[in-house]
Amino acid sequence: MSDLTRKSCKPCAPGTPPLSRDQARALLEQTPGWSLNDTATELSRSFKFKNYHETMAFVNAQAWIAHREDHHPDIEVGYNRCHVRFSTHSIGGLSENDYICAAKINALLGE
Ligand SMILES: C[C@H](O)[C@H](O)[C@H]1CNC2=NC(N)=NC(=O)C2=N1
Repeated sequence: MSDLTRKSCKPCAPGTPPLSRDQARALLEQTPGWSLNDTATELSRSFKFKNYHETMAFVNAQAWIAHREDHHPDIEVGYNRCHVRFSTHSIGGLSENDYICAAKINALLGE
């Protein structure tokens, strides 16, 4: 389990730059299964489940993490899948907060 799971999201100070592509790539090592988009401004992962009940239980667990961390993903939900995307809106790119939440979501699955 990533050490990121022991951290908590902190608001980005005004003027904080988004993570560089290299910083974003380096942090990916602590969030297995997650990918960057082409511009390294978004972190995403798809998850598959047996059925709607399992999918929604996972989505609701993510909502709890988002509430606790005050950092919120965009989630697309299907019958047996969800696609989760993180970026830090306030800085127009990625921050450590996105990786902290991704690591906590992985931990829900024991990863
Ligand atoms: C005031 C509040 O903390 C902010 O609006 C938070 C809420 N959740 C957020 N979620 C994400 N993903 N990015 C943000 O910049 C963000 N900002």
